[in-house]
Amino acid sequence: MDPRRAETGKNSDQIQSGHVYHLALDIGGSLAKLVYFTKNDEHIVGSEKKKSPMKASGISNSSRNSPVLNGRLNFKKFETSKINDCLEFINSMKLHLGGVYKIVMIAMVMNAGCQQPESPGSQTITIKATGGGAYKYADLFKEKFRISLDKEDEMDCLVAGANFLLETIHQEAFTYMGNQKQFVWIDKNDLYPYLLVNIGSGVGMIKVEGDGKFERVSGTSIGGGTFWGLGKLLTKCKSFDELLDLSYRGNNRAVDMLVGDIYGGMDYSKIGLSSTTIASSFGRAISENKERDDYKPEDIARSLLRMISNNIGQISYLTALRFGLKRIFFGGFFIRRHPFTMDTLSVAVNFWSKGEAKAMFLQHEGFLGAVGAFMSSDKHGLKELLANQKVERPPSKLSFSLDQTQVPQQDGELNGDESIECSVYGA
Ligand SMILES: Nc1ncnc2c1ncn2[C@@H]1O[C@H](COP(=O)(O)OP(=O)(O)OP(=O)(O)O)[C@@H](O)[C@H]1O
Ligand SMILES: CC(C)(CO)[C@@H](O)C(=O)NCCC(=O)O
Repeated sequence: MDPRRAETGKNSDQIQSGHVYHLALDIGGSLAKLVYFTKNDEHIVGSEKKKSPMKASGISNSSRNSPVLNGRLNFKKFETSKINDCLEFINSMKLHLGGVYKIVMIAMVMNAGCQQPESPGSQTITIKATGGGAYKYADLFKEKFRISLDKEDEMDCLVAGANFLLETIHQEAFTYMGNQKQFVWIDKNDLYPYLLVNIGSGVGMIKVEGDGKFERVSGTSIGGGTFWGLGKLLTKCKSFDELLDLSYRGNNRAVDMLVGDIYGGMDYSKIGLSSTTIASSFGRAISENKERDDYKPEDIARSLLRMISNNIGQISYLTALRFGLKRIFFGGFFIRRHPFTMDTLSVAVNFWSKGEAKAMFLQHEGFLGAVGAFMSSDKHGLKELLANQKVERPPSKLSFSLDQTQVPQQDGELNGDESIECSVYGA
C-alpha cells in the first residue's frame, strides 16, 4: 500500500502533522494496527471559544485541570510483512510526534533557563506498542526513525481494549445471525464474566472477569493465518481481500461432502442432521476424479472459510461451556465483519448451546490490542472522560450495511481503517 495514500484519502483533512496527539501500535503476526488521536481545529473546550457541544454535556467541568480536546480516534492497519510501509506512514504523517516529544517540548518551554530542545529528527521518541512485533521490530523502529517502542503485554492490551470498547462505545457489540445484525446494549455492571475469542493469525480464548482480571484458557493455531495461508496456496490469490472476495461468491457444496451426499439426498434427522449439513469439509474432493484446478477458486475459498469458522465456533462454545460463560465476544481481523464468517461462527456456537451461550461481535474487531495499548498510558484520560459522559457518549460513526452481497472492494470500506469522534484531556 502506498503510505502516502492517506494524505489524499478520506481522512486527509483530519490527519495533518501537528494535529496528532497520541499514537499506539499493535504489531501482530499478520497485521500491524495503529490507533491515534487527531485534534480538531476548534478543539479546546473550556476556553473562551466554547465551540464544542461537549461543553453542554458538562465534560469540561471535570475534576481535572486540563482542557478537553475534541477530535477523532483513528484506526489504520498494514500488513506486518510490509512493516516498512507502516513506518513510512508514521513518519510521513509525523504520527510519532504525538508520542512523548511534545510533552518534552512543553516541559522544556515551561522550565525557564532550559536549552531549546533538539529538532524532532534527532530526538528519540517513545510510543506504546504491543503484540509480538513490538519485540521483533524494536530495533528497526529505533534505527530508522529513532522511535523507541514502550512494550505492553499483548493479552493485557487485548482485554483492556475489549473492556474499554464494550463499556464506553455506543453500539460496539452486536449479534449476527441469518443476515440479521442487531446491536446489543451492554450494561457495564453486567458485562463480566465473558469469553473473549480473538481470531488473529492464531486464536486466543480468554476468560475475562473484570478490568485486568482474566486468564487465557484456550487457543488454537487454526485461525486467520491458516485461512490466509492455505487460501493463498489453494487459490493462488494475491491478497487477503481477493480471497475474501472469492469466498463471497463461492459455493462450498462443490468441495464439501454433505450429509445428503452420504445419505442419498436425505436428512439424517434422527440425530438432527439435515441433508445440507457439512459431513466432511473438503470431503467431496476425495470421491471425484478432479485436480485442484478443476475446482473453482471461489468454491475452495468458501469451503475453507466455513471450515475454519466452524472449528473456531465449536471450540469457543466448548470453552464457554467449560467455564460456565454465557457470552462470547469475537474479535480479531480474521472476521472483517464478513457476514458469512459471523453467521458461521454464530451457528456453530448456537448449534450445541441452543442459545445458552451467545455469540457477539465487536465493531472494532481487529483493534482491541491497539486500543488497549493506547489506553495503557491513559495520560490523556480518554477512558475517564468517556466514562464520565454516561449516556451522552459520542456515537460511533461506523455504521455500515451488512448486506450479504456486499463485497469489500476498497481499502477503507469494510476493512477497519476508520475513525470515531471523541475527546481527550489535553496535556
Ligand atoms: N488485509 C489483510 N491482510 C492480511 N490478513 C488480513 C487482512 N485483513 C484481514 N486479515 C486476516 O486477519 C488476520 C490477522 O488478524 P489480527 O490482525 O487480528 O491478528 P495478528 O495480530 O496479526 O495475529 P496474532 O495476534 O496471532 O499475532 C490474518 O491472518 C487474516 O486472516
Ligand atoms: C501466539 C499468539 C498469542 C500471538 O499473538 C497468537 O497467535 C495465538 O494465540 N496463537 C494460538 C496459539 C495456541 O494457543 O495454540
